[in-house]
This record gives sequence, C-alpha cells and structure tokens, in this order.
Amino acid sequence: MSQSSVSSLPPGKIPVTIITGFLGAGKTTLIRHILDNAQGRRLALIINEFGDLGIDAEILKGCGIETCPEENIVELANGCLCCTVADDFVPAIEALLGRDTKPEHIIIETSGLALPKPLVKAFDWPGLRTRLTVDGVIAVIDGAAVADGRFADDPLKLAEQRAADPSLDHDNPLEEVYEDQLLCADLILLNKIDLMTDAEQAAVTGAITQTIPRAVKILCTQEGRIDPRLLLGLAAAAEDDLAARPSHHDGEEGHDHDDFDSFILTLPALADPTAFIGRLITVAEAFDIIRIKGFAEVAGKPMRLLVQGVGTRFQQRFDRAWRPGEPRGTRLVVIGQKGLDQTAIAAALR
Ligand SMILES: Nc1nc2c(ncn2[C@@H]2O[C@H](COP(=O)(O)OP(=O)(O)OP(=O)(O)O)[C@@H](O)[C@H]2O)c(=O)[nH]1
Repeated sequence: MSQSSVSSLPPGKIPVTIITGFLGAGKTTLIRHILDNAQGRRLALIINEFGDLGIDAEILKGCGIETCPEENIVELANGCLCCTVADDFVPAIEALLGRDTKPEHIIIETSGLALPKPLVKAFDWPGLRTRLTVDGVIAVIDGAAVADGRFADDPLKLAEQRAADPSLDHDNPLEEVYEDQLLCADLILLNKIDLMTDAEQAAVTGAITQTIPRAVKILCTQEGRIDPRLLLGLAAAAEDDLAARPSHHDGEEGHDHDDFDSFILTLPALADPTAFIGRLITVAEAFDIIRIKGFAEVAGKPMRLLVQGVGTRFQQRFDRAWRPGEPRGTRLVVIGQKGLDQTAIAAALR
C-alpha cells in the first residue's frame, strides 16, 4: 500500500471500507483479491451474510493470508447488518478495536440484501466517530444481471399485476435494494464484465449515472481484479456526508426483509456433482431463485465442493479437504423472493 493512498486519512482514526452490492455481485471475490494484494497491510474483516451458514467467512478463512489471520475475520451471519447495528455490529467492532494489535484498515462486507446507509450512520455515533472513519462505500455491481434487467420492473408483467390489483405497489424489491446500494456509494465497481458486451457496459454505466445524483466514479472489473490502492484510502469520511446519500428508506425507523425468503437445504453426499448442478440450474430457473451457495460432499472425494449459483449461472470447485471430525454432507443456502416454495424446491433436488 503506498503512503500517498493513506496519508489523507484523519489522524488517529482507523479507516473502514464498506463493501456493498446485491446477492452474488462479487463482494467476497473482491475481498479475496484485496487480501491477496494487501502488501503487508494489517486488515480485519467483518462479514455479514443473509442466511445462517456463514459461507463467505468460510471461503475467506480458507485463504491463509498472514496479514489477515482467521481471528481477524469476524462473522455476523443470520441477520442483516443494517437491522442489527447496535446489537451485533458495535460489539464486533469494539472487540476488534480492543485487540493488542489493532487492524490498520477494517473491511466490512454487508449482506447482499443490506441497505448500507444505516451502517454508515452508526459511524456517526459519538462512541465510534472518534476512533473510526468510513473511508469509502464501495458498491459491487453484477453488470450482467443489470444488463439482463434483473433489477428493473418488467413493464408488461407489472401492467398485468396492476390490472388484477390496482393498489399494487410497483416497487420491485430487488430494484429498491440495488438502488439504495448505488446511492450510498463513493465508488462503483461494474463487475462481471467478462459476461457483458461493450454496448451493455456502456448502457449499464449510463443507467447507473442517471440513477445517482452525484458524480461517482465507475470502474469495470472482472472477478474484482483491481489494484487495492484504488479502493482503500478514498478518505470519503462518509459518516459526515449522509445527506448526500439518499435512500428509499429515509425517514423510516428500520426496514424489514419480508420481501425475501431463505432456507437451508441439507442433502446427503452427491454421487454425480455435474448432474446435480444441472438439476440446480433447472430448479433455479423454474422457481426464480436469486442465490444458492454452500458446500457439498461428493461421494468418494476427500475435498469439499464449493457450489455457487447466481440466478441460473453456477460454478463449482473443490476448495479444501474436509478436516478430520468435521461434519460432512451437503448444505446449501437458497435465497429468493418471498413465497419461495421450499417444499417443491427440496423435492426437486432430493
Ligand atoms: N463470470 C464472472 N463471475 C464472477 C465474477 N465475480 C464473481 N463471480 C462469481 O459470482 C459468484 C458470486 O460471487 P461472490 O463473490 O460470492 O458474490 P457475493 O457478492 O459475495 O455474494 P453474496 O455474499 O451471496 O451476496 C461466484 O461464483 C463468483 O465466482 C466475474 O467478474 N465474472
């Protein structure tokens, strides 16, 4: 990390970077890249996930990077940081600050459904603002999903629904979360450009620029591969600048995640992982599943299989060997919009 990138930070305050972005946009992949390129900088991570399996922290703990040992990775699973700031987040950050060796920079990965603004607000609290500053809010965008219209209301479907129920609230819950994340950002990473044409990149960049009222830099990335010096050291002091970050939920006390459902699917060891991924793709499409992720046991294999699905796009790789005594099996988190048919999905995959 160059001195110039950190010298502009307020003296004595530990910088905090908040990484936001919708489910599956590439936040964990980006953080992995930052850890791999930390150049000796002592980092701590706070990882928040929707669904209670704690997959992201597991992936990152597996990195074995010296500057971010396992005890510097704090996991806040099964909740949404934006709703549990006082109960979960503040004690977690206090614990990090209480360490003998304090981190030089803290990175927070919010859950894909979290609104970043309530978290930024917490840094304005007297107990935190004297010791920490929000160096920047980085929004990671799944460019391919945006280009596919994943976050926009389908005008035809909406017209049909409105005809049946004229009082229908037209807000697409995905769009609302996506926009709140963009509106809070100091820097936007248009990720997954390998899945986009140049014309799509230009169209999505234009649409983002129209959505946000202030000028925010947009950088294109593939698998979060970007020099961390462009990410850490923004010196945005976002906690001083809340008014410039409008939210769909301004003025509300809190918000709920009733628009989304999640459950854990438990299965025995897989005999044929390729066939299983094929079934996952079919099921993800049939039930409009937003996100599936977890680890699978494959019969006869000593390694565990990391399974990642965003919409109908799936990836799998063996990430490490099962540890002696570690419970094996296949456990996947499934996340979708409210009304997800848990029974039918489980039946289709068993
Ligand atoms: N093709 C492609 N895939 C990507 C890229 N970046 C990430 N992915 C894949 O997208 C999937 C989700 O990536 P994650 O980094 O886990 O996304 P996330 O935002 O942390 O996901 P949640 O924590 O569930 O919200 C994984 O399978 C990644 O390998 C990219 O630039 N291109």
